[in-house]
Amino acid sequence: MKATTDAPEIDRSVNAPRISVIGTGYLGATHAAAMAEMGFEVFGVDVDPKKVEALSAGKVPFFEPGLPELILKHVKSGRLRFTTDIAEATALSDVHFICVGTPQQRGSNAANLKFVEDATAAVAANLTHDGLIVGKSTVPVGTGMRLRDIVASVIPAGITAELVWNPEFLREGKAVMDTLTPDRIVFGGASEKAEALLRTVYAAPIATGTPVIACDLPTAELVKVSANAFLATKISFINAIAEVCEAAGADVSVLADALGHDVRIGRQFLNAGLGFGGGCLPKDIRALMYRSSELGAYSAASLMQQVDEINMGQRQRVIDLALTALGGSVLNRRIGVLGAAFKPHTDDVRDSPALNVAAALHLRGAQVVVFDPEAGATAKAMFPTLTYVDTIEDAVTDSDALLVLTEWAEFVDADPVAMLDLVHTPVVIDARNCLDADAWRAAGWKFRALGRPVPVDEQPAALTTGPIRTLVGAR
Ligand SMILES: NC(=O)c1ccc[n+]([C@@H]2O[C@H](COP(=O)([O-])OP(=O)(O)OC[C@H]3O[C@@H](n4cnc5c(N)ncnc54)[C@H](O)[C@@H]3O)[C@@H](O)[C@H]2O)c1
Ligand SMILES: O=c1ccn([C@@H]2O[C@H](COP(=O)(O)OP(=O)(O)O[C@H]3O[C@H](CO)[C@@H](O)[C@H](O)[C@H]3O)[C@@H](O)[C@H]2O)c(=O)[nH]1
Repeated sequence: MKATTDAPEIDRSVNAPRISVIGTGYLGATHAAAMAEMGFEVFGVDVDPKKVEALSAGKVPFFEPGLPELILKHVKSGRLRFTTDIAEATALSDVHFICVGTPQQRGSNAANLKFVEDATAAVAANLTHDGLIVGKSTVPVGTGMRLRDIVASVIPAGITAELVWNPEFLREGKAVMDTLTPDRIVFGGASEKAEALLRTVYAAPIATGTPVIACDLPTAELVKVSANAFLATKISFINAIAEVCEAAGADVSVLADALGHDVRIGRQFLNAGLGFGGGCLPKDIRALMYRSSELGAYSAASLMQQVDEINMGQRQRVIDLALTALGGSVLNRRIGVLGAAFKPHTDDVRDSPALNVAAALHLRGAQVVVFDPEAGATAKAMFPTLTYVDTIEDAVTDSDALLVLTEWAEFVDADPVAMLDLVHTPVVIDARNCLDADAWRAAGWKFRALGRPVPVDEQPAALTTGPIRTLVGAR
């Protein structure tokens, strides 16, 4: 069944290129809305009829600040339509953005390119007039060249289409702002004509001074992957240093602030803790690992392997902190978990370190009670056996240990004095180095974090929290 909006017919007399956006997930829905905001008529296309139905009604099926307002605004204006009918969208558009997923393949570090190949082939096969196909998905270097062959093999006779790459750098939680005002715009493999068209599409951010980097196809693909690899490396670097800090009694938060004053280093992405997750960094560094090895570029592959290992090790280190805090076992202990999303301002739990730790503790026999302001439903769908509650207080109440796993503002701002009355044992593990350690300690909490010193009067032995209660439901 095909789902479309009831918006008025698009005026085909206008000169501006009309745009289709194939794949309306986190990237595509935001890109489609932003293109409409920049003044274009846009078709969002997805194979998921429920997503299309929701978006057509101006509803965003995931949490992204500012996006519902923008989608609704342009669905109402008639500038933005959603459909499952790629033929309709392709026929009515001139520039076709490929925004489908490139997840990690099962059983391999390689990216699964099936969706990108299918979407590109579908656009090319349905072209009724010349067009520009613009890849935005994150792909391993060399993908664009292969897609050009696919386009050539399915495009109708007499029609031409150029395929270029224009990677996207938006962050979830800030996706709207990042799309409307990007740091830079990269065009890969564009002819003069295609570049001129892309400059028309991005005229608004270019007019405000956003730098444009026009380069070849492989460089554009690699810019994106390298950006994520660098961010991941920065996080794993500070987490490795956090381990040294712990061993030496130093404080990684103070150290990161001091490093950050050096403009060559910068303070961003130096927050030590539970490490990176989400739908991008983990799978992108693995895809780079795989692709570099394929190309015989082993240094990048081994660097990414190390970055990944350090990152995944952080999850175990938080689990170990919880085990130590509870005297070596979490069996039948109640653990309050604050945070399930992979970072604040999103409901995305794809490869979420928070959910991973919560689930691991549950599997070790703990009674894990999770609260996340936005990601409760997505977390429940992915890991239904945990207990999910609706308030911080419900997660904290009666807990033997409290774990802060995602640094939502309401956790950072929570009052440690008020919380103290609710817990069974006042032990808090700040896995994101986001709490005021002094305030929590002053309120009477045992405070633990990665890469932070433990006060002399709080040596590990003093952390044991009394007899382990072994009866389920004993409280
Ligand atoms: N999420 C981000 O913050 C972000 C930022 C920059 C780049 N990226 C990259 O963008 C791509 C998409 O990521 P996402 O997070 O939006 O994924 P997503 O899973 O949220 O969305 C992908 C969408 O594509 C749809 N789809 C799959 N095959 C299709 C087809 N043949 N035709 C039409 N629709 C199809 C799916 O139904 C889904 O709605 C990935 O390559 C990702 O690495 C993501
Ligand atoms: O100092 C820091 C900063 C971030 N993180 C973690 O790193 C992960 C990723 O964070 P972030 O990069 O903000 O999230 P994404 O929305 O996944 O964005 C990344 O991935 C996108 C998809 O490729 C890119 O477009 C963005 O530029 C890139 O930042 C999260 O789990 C964070 O908790 C840390 O552990 N320490």
